[in-house]
Amino acid sequence: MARIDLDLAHAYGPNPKEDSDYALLPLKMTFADGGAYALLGPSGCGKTTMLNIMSGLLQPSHGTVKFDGVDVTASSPQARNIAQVFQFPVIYDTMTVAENLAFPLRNRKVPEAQIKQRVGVIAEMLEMSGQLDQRAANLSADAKQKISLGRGLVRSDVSAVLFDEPLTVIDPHLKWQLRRKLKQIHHELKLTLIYVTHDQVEALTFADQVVVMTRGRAVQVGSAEALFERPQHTFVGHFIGSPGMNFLPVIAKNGQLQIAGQFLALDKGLHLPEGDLKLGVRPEYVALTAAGAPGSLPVQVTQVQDIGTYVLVTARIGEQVLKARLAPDQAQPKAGEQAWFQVLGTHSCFYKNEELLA
Ligand SMILES: Nc1ncnc2c1ncn2[C@@H]1O[C@H](COP(=O)(O)OP(=O)(O)OP(=O)(O)O)[C@@H](O)[C@H]1O
Repeated sequence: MARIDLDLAHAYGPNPKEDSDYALLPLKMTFADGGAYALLGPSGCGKTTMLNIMSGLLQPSHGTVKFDGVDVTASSPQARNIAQVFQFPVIYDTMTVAENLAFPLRNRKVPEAQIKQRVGVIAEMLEMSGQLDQRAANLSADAKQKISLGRGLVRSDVSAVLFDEPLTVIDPHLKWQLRRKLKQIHHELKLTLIYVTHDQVEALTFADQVVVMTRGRAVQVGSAEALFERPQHTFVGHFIGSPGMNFLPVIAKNGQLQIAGQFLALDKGLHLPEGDLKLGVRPEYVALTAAGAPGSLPVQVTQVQDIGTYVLVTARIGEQVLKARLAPDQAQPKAGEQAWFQVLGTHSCFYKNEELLA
């Protein structure tokens, strides 16, 4: 296993000048030895580029990749000793499940007794022990992808295992099981795992640390809790959560906030720069209050949706839309009514130029 340090940028074309010329803007990042990471972001944000740079399939146009302090920027994937699992199964149809799982070990001339033991452990973890003697050709797409996962995990001496959206072809129910399985496997095998996905649930259930990316930038690296409670960038607030964080343009002045023509007193301990800011508050933390309650705004309710485990209330204040997630058993406002939403409290976040201030 290895600690991976990136200090690099990448442009696919020559002579990059603008930010938009880079698939990865200059970044410094460390992946700790034995950590479980996810690279999360929308299509085209640079996740696969970063993964391929780590594996050695791609050389960065600028900077270095280090494994345990050793510069491996010019080394091949084989020399880096990386295992990779792709979106679609990479297995040999004519081999049995056991032969497929053993393949990366036989390639490295691991003794047969050790191979048998390791294949047994991995098959057990993936609940494939009963299928070890079956030909891969006869198996379902799900089972084939499980073999691919197993082949990625079977060697204990790899620097890291890199996964590029490995559950895309898997049926939703099995997907859920495999995500949990991978987390358990991480705890048992203590491998450095890096997992690319555009699905926040997948990232947050699998990884201890999630790298949130947008437009070639890693805007935050943090635990599920940190990404939820203190998004460092408005993109993280939007992208994580269901629905994402509410953002209201505000003007801070003389210890007060002006929001859509209303004034709210700021906590005395909170020192914000004066001028235009954004207030961020998660729908989970927007509370329904009595008229005029401190930190609350009058809103016009436009929609009330029963989602089952919660009620989603959508409201307007001036031009701005605010969403609140309320418990199903509490009193609910009705569409068309006025209500008061508390937006200031311990969970409020303030942003300037999209970056978290306080
Ligand atoms: N081989 C390539 N040549 C030129 N540009 C590329 C190449 N591969 C990717 N890009 C561009 O680099 C940017 C980042 O792409 P990348 O595939 O890393 O993103 P991603 O987040 O993995 O997206 P997806 O989830 O769609 O795979 C995109 O703008 C993409 O068009």
